[in-house]
Amino acid sequence: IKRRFSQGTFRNIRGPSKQSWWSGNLQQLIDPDCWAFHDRVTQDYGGVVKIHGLFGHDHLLIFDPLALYYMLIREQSVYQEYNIFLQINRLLFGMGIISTRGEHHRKQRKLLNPAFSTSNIRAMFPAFRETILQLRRILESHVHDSHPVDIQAFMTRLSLELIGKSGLGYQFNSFDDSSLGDPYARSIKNLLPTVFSLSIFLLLTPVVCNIGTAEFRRTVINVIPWPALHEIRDMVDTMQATSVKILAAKTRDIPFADGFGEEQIKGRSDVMSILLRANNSASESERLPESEIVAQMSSLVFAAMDTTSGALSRLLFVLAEHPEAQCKLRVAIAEARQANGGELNFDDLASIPFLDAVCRETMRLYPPVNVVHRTAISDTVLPLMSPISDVNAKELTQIVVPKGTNLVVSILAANTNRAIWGEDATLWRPERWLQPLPQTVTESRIPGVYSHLMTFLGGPRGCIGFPFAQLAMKATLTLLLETLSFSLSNEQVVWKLHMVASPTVDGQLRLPLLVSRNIEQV
Ligand code: HEM
Repeated sequence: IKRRFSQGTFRNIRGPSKQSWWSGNLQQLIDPDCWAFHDRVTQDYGGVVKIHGLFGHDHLLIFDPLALYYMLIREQSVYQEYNIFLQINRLLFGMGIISTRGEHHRKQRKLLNPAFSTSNIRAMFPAFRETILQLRRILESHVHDSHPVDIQAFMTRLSLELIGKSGLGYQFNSFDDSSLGDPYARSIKNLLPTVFSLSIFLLLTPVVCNIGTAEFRRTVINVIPWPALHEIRDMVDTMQATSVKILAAKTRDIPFADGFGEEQIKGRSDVMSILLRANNSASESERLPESEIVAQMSSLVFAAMDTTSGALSRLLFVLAEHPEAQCKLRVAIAEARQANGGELNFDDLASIPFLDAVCRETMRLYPPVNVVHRTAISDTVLPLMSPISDVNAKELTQIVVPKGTNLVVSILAANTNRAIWGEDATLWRPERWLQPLPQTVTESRIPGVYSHLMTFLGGPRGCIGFPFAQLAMKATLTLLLETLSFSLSNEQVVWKLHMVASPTVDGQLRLPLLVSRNIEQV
């Protein structure tokens, strides 16, 4: 009853009719094949859409640029992550950057930020290069068979190696194995599907977290005969033990109280070493305890792995779909290489306009993360850039948002909004980035960290790893396309949303592409 009254203010906002009496449209929103639903919803109603939620708790789906600016920047403190999302993250990863909010989050982010500065990302470039060249040699060994290569599997391993070496200063050696051999890597990879298999019981997390001590809860988990729960317990244990081991190896067991092994981390450019340096020199009140340092490791690998792998797989898939663009990109890279004396360094990657255009356009049209969720923690008002009409055809220029409203930021809709990007918004056209963007793009206050795009979100909770991901995309394309070509196989690839958009064949995670050596290389 309370919900009915408090949501009265946005009851008149238009949206699709509910699909289920209890889950409204939520299943459609998170369905692995949600693309048509998103397309319809975002075309039919304007920048704010009412989505029916659980038991009549309606949500607002937002992609109006001004509303997004208010949500993510101007009134960011009002729009917080779901409590349940933070609590689940705490149980899985500890008190890392994806588990905290407010002042606690600000403190962690401030210490992590220097690791993603341009100068530090530049210092990571040799490690990126070495890892990608290692992958290239493996792919080159596959060119003799006419069988397609599962690029998805290789991109997952590549992402893991990149975040392992340059994130943790740790080598997973995942190219050596036919599966993701490292138990830590396997745990991170299988974690989400196993967690989601708990389905509706996940909603009990906030209640369960308040029952007894951690030891008591663990004893209860041990005796409940539920295999998925036991698998999650074991994965969490593996992640925790490995993170502690990596940290100990990094600092050669120098006790925390004495500062984290200054000598061992000196001059290292991986994210964790830089975090440790920043933490050592932070004032007492700003310093993170050891448990929070450990928690950053799995948080970072988790945030980086599937997103980066999804982005790299998508780039190679799109280039396989557009052989002429692949050719043009290869020529642009070769010319840049020639102009720079044969080898491209970090700064040269920024000076290849078509490479930049391909990455931006692919991340615009195919953002690996489709939506993110927020809750309003106090009553507020969202102004709109483009007014919408409600069910009574009344024009609304702002929306009253009562405390407790759940909001869904539609990254995909913001990136493909025809009113902003033009009639060709849903076409892959990298050339749009080689000319001035339309005024509708440049003048709307889209709050993204990346080129007017919401792909990496924006504001204080935008993707901290964006420069890392951008280097991964550019370095992978320049090094792989130098000797290899990618083309489509006969198998039908379907992209499914499993939190992150991933390629599948017959329901299995796979991206079969034909890989051949470039003519001039043969
Ligand atoms: C193409 C690749 C990537 C995409 C599309 C992406 C996208 C995003 C998005 C949309 C968010 C906001 C999530 C939310 O608010 O619920 C986010 C947050 C985050 N990302 Fe990324 N990400 C990528 C790669 C990376 C990498 C490589 C790293 C680390 C090296 C990383 C680390 C993080 C972290 C730690 C956060 C949480 C930031 C915070 O809460 O302050 N991401 N990312």
